[in-house]
Amino acid sequence: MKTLVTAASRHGSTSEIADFLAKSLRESGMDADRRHPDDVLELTEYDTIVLGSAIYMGHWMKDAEEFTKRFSDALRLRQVWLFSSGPIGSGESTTGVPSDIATLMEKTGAVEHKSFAGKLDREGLGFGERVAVRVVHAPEGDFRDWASVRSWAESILGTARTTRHFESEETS
Ligand SMILES: Cc1cc2nc3c(=O)[nH]c(=O)nc-3n(C[C@H](O)[C@H](O)[C@H](O)COP(=O)(O)O)c2cc1C
Repeated sequence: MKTLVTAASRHGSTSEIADFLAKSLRESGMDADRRHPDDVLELTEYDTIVLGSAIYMGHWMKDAEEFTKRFSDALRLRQVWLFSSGPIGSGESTTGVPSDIATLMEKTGAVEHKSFAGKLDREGLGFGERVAVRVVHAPEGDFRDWASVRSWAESILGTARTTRHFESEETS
């Protein structure tokens, strides 16, 4: 069985976190696919799902939200890990936790939600986004912590291995 790593991203930094997660899982021996949420047609071949999104104005992006709706039944039968990318600097405006996290956890039956620091590059922002970040004085920079992403991949791996071990013992 395989692991799917999928994430919604507007400016690319969350995609890079998902790429890094998939790479870390593969380097540790896990069979991991990396896809955009819209490109996933079914979950049959996966027993573990890692689903993430950038946070904008307190919410996950539509592609990731829709993924949880489209696959709500299938997700609850699998091991699911959620992550958000958002916090930039230490300001209160970017908490890194979507406001409806309780619903997302409930809908997906996720084991855990992890929040990763994000990246803000004013050059790449649209007009409305620039205004929004100016209003909340959000700092510019790349705050992503790759050691923390790798360590989360290791904890996913540890849990998946333990569960698969017990499952194979039960069925043997
Ligand atoms: C207009 C705007 C609104 C944002 N709102 C939030 C927010 O509500 N909470 C949060 O944690 N981060 C927020 N962020 C930070 C982004 O989530 C962060 O920059 C993230 O790394 C962007 O990911 P992406 O490059 O994949 O789109 C916001 C950023 C912008 C530009």
